[in-house]
Amino acid sequence: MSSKILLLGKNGQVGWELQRALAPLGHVTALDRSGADGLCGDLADLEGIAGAVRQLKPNVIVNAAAHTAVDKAESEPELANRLNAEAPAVLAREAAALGATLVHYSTDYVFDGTGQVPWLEDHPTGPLSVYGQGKLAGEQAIRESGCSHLIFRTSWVYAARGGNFAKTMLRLGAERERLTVIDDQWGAPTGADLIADVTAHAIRHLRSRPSDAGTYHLAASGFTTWFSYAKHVFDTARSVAPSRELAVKDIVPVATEAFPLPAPRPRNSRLNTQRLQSTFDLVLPPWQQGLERMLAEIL
Ligand SMILES: NC(=O)C1=CN([C@@H]2O[C@H](COP(=O)(O)OP(=O)(O)OC[C@H]3O[C@@H](n4cnc5c(N)ncnc54)[C@H](OP(=O)(O)O)[C@@H]3O)[C@@H](O)[C@H]2O)C=CC1
Ligand SMILES: Cc1cn([C@H]2C[C@H](O)[C@@H](COP(=O)(O)OP(=O)(O)O[C@H]3O[C@@H](C)C(=O)[C@@H](O)[C@H]3O)O2)c(=O)[nH]c1=O
Repeated sequence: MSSKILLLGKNGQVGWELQRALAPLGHVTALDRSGADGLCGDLADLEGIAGAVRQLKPNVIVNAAAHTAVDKAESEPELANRLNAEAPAVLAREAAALGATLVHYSTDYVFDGTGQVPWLEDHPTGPLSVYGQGKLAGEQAIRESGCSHLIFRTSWVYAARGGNFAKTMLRLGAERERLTVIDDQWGAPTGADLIADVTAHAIRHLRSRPSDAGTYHLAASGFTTWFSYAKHVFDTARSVAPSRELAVKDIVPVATEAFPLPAPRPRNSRLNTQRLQSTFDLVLPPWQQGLERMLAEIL
């Protein structure tokens, strides 16, 4: 049974990889914010996005679009909430009306970062930022709508295409001799390609096991800090591209307080992924594996 899939946010890190991973599942209509063929793809246009779903009548909606600029969201909360909370609520309402499944992505930033234990799906949330609050509200609206859904909470996403921390480090490392990087926030860098592959696998799985719909943590295995992650980026860059000019000599580990930013980030962003692995019979690879492949591709 093939699916009729509507993919929103097709040019983001995850959206780009989803175009590849979803292709074998059926007919995919992939939109960016400018839309196509008379279909609105702009999540800020709530009526337009509802109209696109009604017109296309997909049986799977995959929403990879979001407001992901964590610091900027603090100064434009209305737009951030429209994209991260209100638009997913509209998609969920339309999915429920159609009997379609909604696939959506959320974040480690829904947690408050206390403790050291990896978060389970039903642990209490406590977002610290506008971005985290909006993402949590989006999740809640989807769960309350009664539509069949897969919500994947992931973390620290990177990809060859798009902006991410690993690429920021490479850019800054080419310009500066000294970088300071936070060493007391813990999480798992996760490849957009892994997220897309798991998404396709789970959509296929739901065809025979619809009762496995729900909320899941999806992150590569193992944990690191932003500082150790940055070091790994530079070590790998030096090994896969020894001729590449890197100015950076000194990477200095610092505490969160030494790197003030508009949006607070959780210290403990570890996600427990056991539910995902056992439900969908998956093994999630170590975070270093996909990162090294991505760096080898772009360097
Ligand atoms: N990046 C990360 O580290 C993490 C991401 N997530 C979640 O994963 C999902 C995918 O994230 P990721 O791929 O990294 O994000 P990106 O920032 O790479 O992509 C987000 C996409 O959303 C699009 N977008 C922004 N505004 C609108 C709009 N008004 N209408 C339609 N599309 C819009 C962007 O389009 P344009 O390019 O035109 O701006 C972009 O293509 C999101 O739900 C995010 O919250 C969860 C944890 C970590
Ligand atoms: C650039 C830079 C950042 N940092 C810190 C700040 C912050 O705590 C951490 C990451 O900073 P960034 O701004 O790159 O990443 P950030 O936007 O916080 O990344 C988040 O994006 C959203 C969308 C998510 O959902 C999260 O899972 C997470 O990936 O690194 C340094 O310590 N030194 C630096 O030079």
